[in-house]
Amino acid sequence: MDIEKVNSMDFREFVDVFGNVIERCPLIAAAVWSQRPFSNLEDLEKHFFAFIDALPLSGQEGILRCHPDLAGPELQRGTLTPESQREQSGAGLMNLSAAERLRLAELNARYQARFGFPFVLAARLSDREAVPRELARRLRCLRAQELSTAMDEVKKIGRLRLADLLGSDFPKP
Ligand SMILES: NC(=O)N[C@H]1NC(=O)NC1=O
Repeated sequence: MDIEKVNSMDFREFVDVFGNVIERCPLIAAAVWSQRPFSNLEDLEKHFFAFIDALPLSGQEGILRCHPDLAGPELQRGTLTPESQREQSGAGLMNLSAAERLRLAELNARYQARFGFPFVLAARLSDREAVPRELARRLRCLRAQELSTAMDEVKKIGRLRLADLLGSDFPKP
């Protein structure tokens, strides 16, 4: 998909196509549409990220809270968004042993209790061994630092999703 195609989309089409670049936050695509035309695909990405960066902390925390747990019950039930289902399955999180699933559930719960938002990590850049390791490490971080790390992960997920949508016209991270 090239930038002319993106710039030609009406509001509905744009939100249909880009509404889940940021998990379960179609409002962001809706806001980005108002800022077209985009000069190129990197410019499109910049608008997504600039919107996120300009949000108050409550808005950034809201984005994190829209993310489903990694290896949570929704993955097993198959009720995640298609993007999330693919990312989590690709990281091997569907194939955890009962003990691994329990450990991740405990770590996710401790993380949520400590920070007040779910643990977010770009699953496609990770795997079933690294996820619990990274979760345990980040559990020890300070809240402000952790919020910033988590928002960076949201952007990595968004960048990979944009690359999927835009195909070879957009470089993979
Ligand atoms: N909690 C969390 O990180 N979820 C996200 N990560 C990812 O790669 N896809 C998701 O849905």
